[in-house]
Amino acid sequence: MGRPKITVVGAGNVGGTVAQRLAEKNAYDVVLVDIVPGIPQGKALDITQAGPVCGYSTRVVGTNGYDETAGSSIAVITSGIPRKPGMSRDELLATNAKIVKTVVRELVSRSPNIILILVTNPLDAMVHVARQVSGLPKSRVLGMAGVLDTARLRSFVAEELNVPGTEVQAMVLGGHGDTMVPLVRQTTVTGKPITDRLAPDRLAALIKRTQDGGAEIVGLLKTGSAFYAPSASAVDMVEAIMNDQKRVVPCAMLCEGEYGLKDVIVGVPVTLGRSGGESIVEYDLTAEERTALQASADAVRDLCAVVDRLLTA
Ligand SMILES: NC(=O)C1=CN([C@@H]2O[C@H](COP(=O)(O)OP(=O)(O)OC[C@H]3O[C@@H](n4cnc5c(N)ncnc54)[C@H](O)[C@@H]3O)[C@@H](O)[C@H]2O)C=CC1
Ligand SMILES: O=C([O-])CC(=O)C(=O)O
Repeated sequence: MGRPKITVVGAGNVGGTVAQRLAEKNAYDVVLVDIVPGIPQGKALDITQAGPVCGYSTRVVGTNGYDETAGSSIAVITSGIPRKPGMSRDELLATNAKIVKTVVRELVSRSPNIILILVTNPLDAMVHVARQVSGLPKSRVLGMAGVLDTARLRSFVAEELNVPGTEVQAMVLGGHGDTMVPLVRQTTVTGKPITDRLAPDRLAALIKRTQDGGAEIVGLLKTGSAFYAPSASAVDMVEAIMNDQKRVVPCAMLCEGEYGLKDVIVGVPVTLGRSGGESIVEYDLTAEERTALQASADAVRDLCAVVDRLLTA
């Protein structure tokens, strides 16, 4: 039996880097798909040629079609436009919903057992589109945002306290937008509560910077958005699933009553294992966090109603 196949759709900044990071694991076959002729083929060749230097022998195929994707275990979907400075992620809705709709159809028709990890923005609404189009169970349609938002908070706290980022644990829930919800009680530095180490006003400032973390990078780059930490975060989810780690990871998944949220996709702690999002873990939230999560879910629900109208029009 060969290696499991992971497809990456969109060979731009995020997708190209996801393919590179996956190739470096030396554990998968990687298929990179893009609509632009030459780009996925060129990037696949380039990544393959790094193999002898980096010590991997991953088969990486670049293509403009979907036949090579048949039998994929997971697809990481990054196809779509990124925002420009001054734009919100929600402004990408109409363009990216159409792209995600066609891509998901192509993938699922060739890989009926596939697990989808959405990256395209606006994230939570794109997970909704992928579920509607694919009809796959909720455990197999996930969105990457919580790992990234959490990593940003961990890195800001680490910088502030001059500790390694790996020593900071955190959990950011909610939609991937202005309404994301960092859980202060789950935030620790070398195992101790963050509130023992940081004054409330400093912590509030770092949380605000986390909420604006994507926009900060969009403003600096001028064209395009973040891709190193986003690609690392998507690959972290792939690894948790493929290695059946049963690790609790914040990611976007359909809630059916958990946290009091009904039929809405939003970032929640999910146990990731070989069948995808295996369960949603319910932490004790403060009343304030619960209200914030509800507000975040309401914002996602509004956006999903808009996308439903767009896709049926
Ligand atoms: N969930 C998250 O936390 C994050 C989400 N994003 C989102 O990811 C998406 C991609 O970002 P980048 O890679 O930086 O953009 P990019 O512009 O560098 O790459 C996007 C690629 O998608 C391709 N594409 C467009 N339509 C396609 C189709 N129908 N089929 C196949 N490929 C198609 C384009 O040709 C392009 O190569 C954006 O929507 C961005 O907002 C980016 C970072 C983090
Ligand atoms: O900010 C953006 O548009 C891209 C993204 O979602 C992020 O980096 O968090």
